[in-house]
Amino acid sequence: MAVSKFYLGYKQLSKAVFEWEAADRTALLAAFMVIEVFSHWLWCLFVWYRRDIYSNYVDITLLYPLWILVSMVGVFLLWMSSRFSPVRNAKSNLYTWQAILITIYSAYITFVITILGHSSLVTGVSLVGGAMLGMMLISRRYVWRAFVGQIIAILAVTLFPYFGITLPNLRQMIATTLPPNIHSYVTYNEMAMMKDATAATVLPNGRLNWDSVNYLRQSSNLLWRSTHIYMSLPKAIFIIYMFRTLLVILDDSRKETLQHANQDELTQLKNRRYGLMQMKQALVSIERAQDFSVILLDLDWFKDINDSYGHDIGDRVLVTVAQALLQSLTDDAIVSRYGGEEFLIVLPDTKHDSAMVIAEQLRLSIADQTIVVDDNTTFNVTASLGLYTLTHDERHCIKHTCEKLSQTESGYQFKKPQVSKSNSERADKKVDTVELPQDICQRLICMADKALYNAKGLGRDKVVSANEMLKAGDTKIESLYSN
Ligand SMILES: Nc1nc2c(ncn2[C@@H]2O[C@H](COP(=O)(O)OP(=O)(O)OP(=O)(O)O)[C@@H](O)[C@H]2O)c(=O)[nH]1
Repeated sequence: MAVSKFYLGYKQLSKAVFEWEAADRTALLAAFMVIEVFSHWLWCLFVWYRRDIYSNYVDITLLYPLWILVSMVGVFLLWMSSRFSPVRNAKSNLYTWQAILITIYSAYITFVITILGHSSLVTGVSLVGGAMLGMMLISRRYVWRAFVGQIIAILAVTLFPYFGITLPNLRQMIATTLPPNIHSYVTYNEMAMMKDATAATVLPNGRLNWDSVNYLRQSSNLLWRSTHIYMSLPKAIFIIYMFRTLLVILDDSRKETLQHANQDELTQLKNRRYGLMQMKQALVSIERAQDFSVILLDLDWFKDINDSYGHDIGDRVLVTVAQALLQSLTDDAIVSRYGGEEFLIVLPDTKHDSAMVIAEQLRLSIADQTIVVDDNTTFNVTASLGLYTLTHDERHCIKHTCEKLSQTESGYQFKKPQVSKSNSERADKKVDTVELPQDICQRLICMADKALYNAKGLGRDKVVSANEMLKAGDTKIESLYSN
């Protein structure tokens, strides 16, 4: 991962971040921290550079130790995010370094918040943002401890002045002074309403002019307000971006999990469970006058193919057949891999004769497929198909029998089948609200299976209809609900 990430675009990169190794993610977290600390360093540089103006309301003697601390932490973080970082050294204990990184960062942020004069904006974003980023990228247990430690430290430094301990800060304010004095964030409107002489200079007649803008630009209010926004905003935006990325990844992985749960890995067809589920839904949403056909298709002599050419070639046959089925059928058909070399094809709204034509086309299209083993060896594969069509008459008959039996509390147990919302909406008023027995799908497949068995007995590579077997009075088959 560490190598390939450099070849990814930034979108894939942000997704791939969560799959990186722990060491890479720790180094990335350190890199994020470097960016934040560097922005603090730039702020120190800016205030120092304009010390002629800002020395009026920034304690410049305190700025120097802050600047030294920021530089030291910056160097430490640069080292942690670099190629020479101990987190990348297999021999060093990664988790210990993660704990050190998080602890130093937490102490640093607490210090910065204290020295800036307790800004709730910076405190909130740093606390929540730092914890979130940390939990996304490294071992959660260290981040939790550091998070709790940071809350305790911030609470402590906020409460110290109430016990008579004065902590120096750049704004030279005492934390126990009333909140309006601590923050002194005065809006333009409030200024306009102020009656004192300063306000009159800043906003003559309550209106801003270029002189007053210049005055405000250099005022303590504006400096501290912009400082807090400057220190919080980039981190807040970045965290929102990371959170969004995380949600997109979760969404994608949910889709992927669903796909794996419903799909056969080899043939990419629906798997047996999902095929049966869709068959049930199709039966529920069937309209009054519709017939419903089921085909069971089994490859002939498949064991021999495996034995002669190996399992890989056997697998390739399965994939080729699956593709042939998909190409030959319309989107309405439900095709699934029912078993090893068995496929279930459900044709909702298809009458018996049409289903026979489709089954015959499927047989021919499979027989047309040539499997190439090597330059000198090719072979063709055939399939046998069994078909059963549930006519709408038979369906109504089953329903009425079922209703009678359920009234006498004997026979089949009925339960209203679950209808998916989309299917029920689509079917509208014409949907037959038949309550079919729960085992109807298995019984239909069983009828198709009997026809398939007959096709095998007749020499394979054939389509046999269970309906026709019944009509001909074949003793090998009984009607759908004869027992
Ligand atoms: N290559 C491969 N073989 C599989 C897979 N699933 C099942 N099989 C094989 O399919 C073969 C099925 O053999 P049988 O049930 O005897 O059927 P058959 O040889 O096709 O004989 P008939 O159905 O009577 O024509 C078995 O050898 C299984 O091992 C698979 O995913 N890949």
